[in-house]
Amino acid sequence: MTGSRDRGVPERSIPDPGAAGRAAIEARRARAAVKRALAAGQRGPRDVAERAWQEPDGVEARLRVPEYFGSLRGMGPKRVETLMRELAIAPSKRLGGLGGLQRERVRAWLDVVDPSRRPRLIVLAGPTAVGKGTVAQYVREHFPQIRHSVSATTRAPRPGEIDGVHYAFVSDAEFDRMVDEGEFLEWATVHNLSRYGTPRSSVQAALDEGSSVLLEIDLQGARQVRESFPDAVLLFLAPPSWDELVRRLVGRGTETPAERAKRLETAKVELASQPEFDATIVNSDVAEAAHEVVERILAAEAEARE
Ligand SMILES: Nc1nc2c(ncn2[C@@H]2O[C@H](COP(=O)(O)OP(=O)(O)O)[C@@H](O)[C@H]2O)c(=O)[nH]1
Ligand SMILES: Nc1ncnc2c1ncn2[C@@H]1O[C@H](COP(=O)(O)OP(=O)(O)O)[C@@H](O)[C@H]1O
Repeated sequence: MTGSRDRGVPERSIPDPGAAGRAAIEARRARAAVKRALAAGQRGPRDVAERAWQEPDGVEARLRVPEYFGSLRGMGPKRVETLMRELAIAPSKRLGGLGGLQRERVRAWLDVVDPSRRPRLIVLAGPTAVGKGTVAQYVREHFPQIRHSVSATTRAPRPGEIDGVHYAFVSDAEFDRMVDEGEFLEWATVHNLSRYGTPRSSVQAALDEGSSVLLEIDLQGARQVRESFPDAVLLFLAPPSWDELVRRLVGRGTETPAERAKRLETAKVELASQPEFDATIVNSDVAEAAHEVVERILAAEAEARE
């Protein structure tokens, strides 16, 4: 009699300890699966963090921050420890428990130094005077993590252009030598006038260091890059209108009327090539266009590896 009452009481008032244990094991397994997916590059770190912040009860939110960082490629315990200090996040914190400022710091870190990002070769092409140089300069000033290649050219420097900064200005003979020795990743004669080429070694060095590289080159060069680097990202910078393009070319005032006419001929061919590119960005406002270029680069870097 007594025995049966003793058995009945605990069954009603204490939750099944087996079920709680099973749930904890299940949750641990789910967290381990997220960490494995991060380590294998099957899930992006940004995707995991954003999910944690959208779903406070989800598995991602329950991941401890050091475990999350520690699952990323190239992040050993020492680097994780340093990073946690830099981001001012306590080691016991879970992703879902981060405050607004901490989330912003994690996002900023992911944008710039996340080791699982893949550096990409980016081509910025478009007709003469559309603003390629101006937009690239904005990117250079505001996003130093993106590298820029300095081309070699046989054209004469314009006033204010610095050898080795805007271009490496070389003679015809020197350009011939560079072509013969295979020093160019691509090269072309532009506007039927001068030759321009992208040096292979500096571009490769930047990619090897983990930085994406922006190439500001013409349509023929863009096509060569597509051939030899099929996963390069090709961006086309377009003018808001043809009249605005002419205004910019004239306004820049660096060409004679005959040179301008030649450039506008090339521009017509280039504008017709837009469908060959991965995306078209209209340069109405320099800052907006530059931000769009950078967004495209960051999105390409974050694409999962094959
Ligand atoms: N293929 C190729 N084109 C380049 C290179 N460097 C610059 N260009 C292109 O050459 C063209 C002429 O450049 P530039 O003489 O500075 O004058 P712009 O056309 O008025 O900007 C532009 O379309 C540039 O994008 C390069 O290394 N390779
Ligand atoms: N978004 C813009 N709005 C107005 N003018 C611009 C804009 N972008 C560039 N420009 C101007 O147009 C001219 C050509 O720009 P530039 O960068 O030299 O072109 P590209 O390198 O494509 O030949 C320059 O005088 C520049 O100041």
